[in-house]
Amino acid sequence: MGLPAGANLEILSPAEMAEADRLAIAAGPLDGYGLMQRAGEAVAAVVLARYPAASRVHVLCGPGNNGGDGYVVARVLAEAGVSVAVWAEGEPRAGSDAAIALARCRLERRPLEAFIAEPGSLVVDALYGAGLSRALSGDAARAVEIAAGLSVVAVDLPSGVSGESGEILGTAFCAAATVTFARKKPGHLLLPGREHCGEVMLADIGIRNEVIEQVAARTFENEPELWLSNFPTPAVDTHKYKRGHVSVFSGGPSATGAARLSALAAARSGAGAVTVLSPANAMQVNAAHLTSIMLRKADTVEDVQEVIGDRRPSAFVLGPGFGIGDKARDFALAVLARKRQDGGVEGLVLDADGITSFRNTVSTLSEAAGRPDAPALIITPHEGEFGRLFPDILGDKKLSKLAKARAAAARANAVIVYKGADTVIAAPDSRAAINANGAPWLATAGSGDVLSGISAALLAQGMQAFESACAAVWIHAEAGRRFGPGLTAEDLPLALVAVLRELVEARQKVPIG
Ligand SMILES: NC(=O)C1=CN([C@@H]2O[C@H](COP(=O)(O)OP(=O)(O)OC[C@H]3O[C@@H](n4cnc5c(N)ncnc54)[C@H](OP(=O)(O)O)[C@@H]3O)[C@@H](O)[C@H]2O)[C@@H](O)CC1
Ligand SMILES: Nc1ncnc2c1ncn2[C@@H]1O[C@H](COP(=O)(O)OP(=O)(O)O)[C@@H](O)[C@H]1O
Ligand SMILES: [K+]
Repeated sequence: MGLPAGANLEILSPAEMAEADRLAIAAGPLDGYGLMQRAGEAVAAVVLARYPAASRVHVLCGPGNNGGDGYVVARVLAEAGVSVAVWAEGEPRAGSDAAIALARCRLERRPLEAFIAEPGSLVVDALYGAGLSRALSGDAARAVEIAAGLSVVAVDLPSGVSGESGEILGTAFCAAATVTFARKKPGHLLLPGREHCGEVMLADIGIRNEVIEQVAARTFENEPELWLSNFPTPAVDTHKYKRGHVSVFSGGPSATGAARLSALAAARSGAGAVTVLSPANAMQVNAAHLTSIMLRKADTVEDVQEVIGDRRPSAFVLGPGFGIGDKARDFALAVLARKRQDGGVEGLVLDADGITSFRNTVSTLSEAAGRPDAPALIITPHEGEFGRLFPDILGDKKLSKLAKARAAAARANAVIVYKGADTVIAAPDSRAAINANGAPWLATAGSGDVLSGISAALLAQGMQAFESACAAVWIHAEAGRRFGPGLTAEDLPLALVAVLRELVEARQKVPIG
């Protein structure tokens, strides 16, 4: 996928980062120590800029290259006149870049077991980074406790945070800032790691974009640059059906609100026409609450086929408030049985009860979605729903949230939006994105219904499924974050407006092609 220059949205696993490191060294001009020197200088520059008044800086150095970076930081800070103390755990391997960095750092080294720090001092954590291989214990764990009341700047990752998964191995430093190199790692964005990183800063250490491209990363940070060139804006001569028609299935008379929330979100997100498809016995209650949004009866699969034939909706939402059971399965499969090409159905967003209805029959769903020319399928589970469809994947302790979403997408032939405070969007072709712009205000009943409406609207306007899902997640999170305290799901459709306006303006500045 071609990202705009300077976007730097690729996320590299520790193994991919090591590969980039090797390729960069092979391509030159910097050797391993040259990269380390740049890394250490970048961290020292952050310390000097952010903490000019720190009375003393304690640099904690581990035995690997993370510690090597630390020895560079200590030397550069001391050369700048800062009072520096170096505390070391383990010895760098003879001949390693870290051993060179240690040899050039002429400061006294004290053992980590003796580490103490005065109030007001700053800690630079260079114990473990990408090479963290087990839980922190002993002196390192004690150092975490001592540093708890102090400002910490972490080198690459706070020690104890897994770069691969964001998990905490034993315990971990809580940094005010983390300086990482070339590209972010999953552990900077996935929880709980993200919480331990503080502000994440990316330093350019001389690994060129061409080298990163060679690594062919498949994971990205979910930012508008990832999908903006695909973001739909209406042509001057458009008409309402050309802008995409979304249909949202409603539940029974006592569960209609969720579908209407989803429908309103779809309308706000640019669908030219939106229809609520309602059971006959809920027509009245739906009619009493709908104005610009259309209403049509759909009790049977035949009704659904008729709607598709007559009104040609381009995307559907099935699940919010719908009820669990055969009817949900039958309707979803009827939609997925249509063709996508030649003005057919672009896609189905399966949410809430729609997901749970496939609890024991995921293979039926994935077969339907995997048929050539089937409409795209986006499934939007929170953790509980994810576990109903993919219990083995959820229970696999070796997998990160990122890996779980990816495995589920491959199995279901669907784009998976694995929701939460660190929503992961994954496609069956192994692309994935991690979202980090949300806020806890979004944890409110009906918030997910709005998300599915936005996704369907983007699908209906011809955006590809992965891009639609990524854009919907970002827009939803941005609207919720900006609204802040007091947010209810009813507020979200209107809160989308300012975010959408900015995106449309930004989209118009993106060169076409
Ligand atoms: N890639 C790049 O482009 C660049 C990378 N750079 C830097 O290199 C860092 C990666 O270096 P790295 O691979 O040497 O790993 P690192 O994090 O130092 O740890 C390995 C050592 O720690 C040990 N160890 C692990 N966990 C432990 C624990 N819990 N408790 C105790 N010991 C533990 C582990 O022991 P072992 O597992 O082998 O038994 C091994 O000895 C990266 O984060 C970045 O800062 C920069 O220089 C710029 C260019
Ligand atoms: N702490 C949080 N931070 C950011 N976003 C959150 C948080 N908690 C939930 N969300 C988001 O809010 C939405 C909740 O959706 P869902 O769980 O389906 O709720 P509901 O079924 O009530 O609509 C999801 O998009 C989720 O990612
Ligand atoms: K570290």
